[in-house]
Amino acid sequence: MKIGFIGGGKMAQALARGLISSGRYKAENIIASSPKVDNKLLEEIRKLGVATTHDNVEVANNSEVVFIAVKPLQVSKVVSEIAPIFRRDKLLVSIAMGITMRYMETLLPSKSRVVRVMPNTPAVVGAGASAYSLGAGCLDTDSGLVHDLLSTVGFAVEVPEVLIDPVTGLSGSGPSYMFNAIEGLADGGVKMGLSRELSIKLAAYTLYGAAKMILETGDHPAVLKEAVQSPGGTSAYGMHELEKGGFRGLLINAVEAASNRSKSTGDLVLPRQSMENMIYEDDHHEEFTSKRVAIAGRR
Ligand SMILES: NC(=O)C1=CN([C@@H]2O[C@H](COP(=O)(O)OP(=O)(O)OC[C@H]3O[C@@H](n4cnc5c(N)ncnc54)[C@H](O)[C@@H]3O)[C@@H](O)[C@H]2O)C=CC1
Ligand SMILES: O=C(O)[C@@H]1CCC=N1
Repeated sequence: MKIGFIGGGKMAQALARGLISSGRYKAENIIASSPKVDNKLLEEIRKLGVATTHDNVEVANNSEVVFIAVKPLQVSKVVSEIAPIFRRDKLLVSIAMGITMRYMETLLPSKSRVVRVMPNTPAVVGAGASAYSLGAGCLDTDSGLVHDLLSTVGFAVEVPEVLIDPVTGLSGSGPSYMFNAIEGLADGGVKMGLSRELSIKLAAYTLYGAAKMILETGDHPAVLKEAVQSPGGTSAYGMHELEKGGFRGLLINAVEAASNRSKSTGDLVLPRQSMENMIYEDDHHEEFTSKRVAIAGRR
């Protein structure tokens, strides 16, 4: 399968690396684009054996699956650029935070196959977590195709689109929270006399081991937590400090704030979308069409 990335930044590189190192996808079947000013990023991705270009249309022309891997506010520009050559033999897979499928569909020919994915950077080591939603123009086979692609680089699950913002707040942004947690644990180790190197390793294995236990035992985290905390032992003392600082509340707040940020980023681009598309017929989103007709009528 021919895969293209429009945008050759951090997340595109993580996905490309993950796909290639799985052995299931060949670098020579992958192409990526970025503007000339970002040549350095393209050099990185070129090192994987991936073809590169500054021309987004070339990527779309040469791919069956076209990932949109630019920042959210660039989505409109790049999707509009490829729209004239976009046909139903191509699948558009956007990983942009906040940007709805409806928005992208209105920039493309009607019945275009559009998928919205929220991946995360651990895809680079085959330990990603991705959720995806399929657009109205997708084929029955698209769910399997996307699932196959994403499960090559980790866990993948299909969800209704309304859940993509919460997924973004949890697993999309989550690696950054966990890197911070590892750094904090390591700082504690260093404070108590362990070397920095050993502290980071112990902290990383601790998170890795805890995550692996959850996934492999299927036990609730509370059950596994209880098994570590002996009455009057060290873990209960450590946990008390975390709870005094509002540990779990902070994590809940983080997921909530990031989810809301994703949603509001999408809302930010919507007015432009309505104005741009008032003149087009849209035959697979009746509710949206009537909203656009209403706006057009008001002009
Ligand atoms: N970094 C992460 O952990 C995750 C990022 N995402 C999403 O992935 C998307 C990309 O994020 P990152 O890779 O982190 O950003 P990045 O800044 O590393 O990459 C963005 C890329 O877009 C390219 N670009 C800019 N304008 C362009 C244009 N007109 N045509 C073609 N390419 C263009 C840049 O050269 C750069 O390679 C964002 O929408 C983000 O929300 C989603 C999940 C996780
Ligand atoms: O922080 C961001 O905007 C992106 C989306 C999810 C992870 N990184």
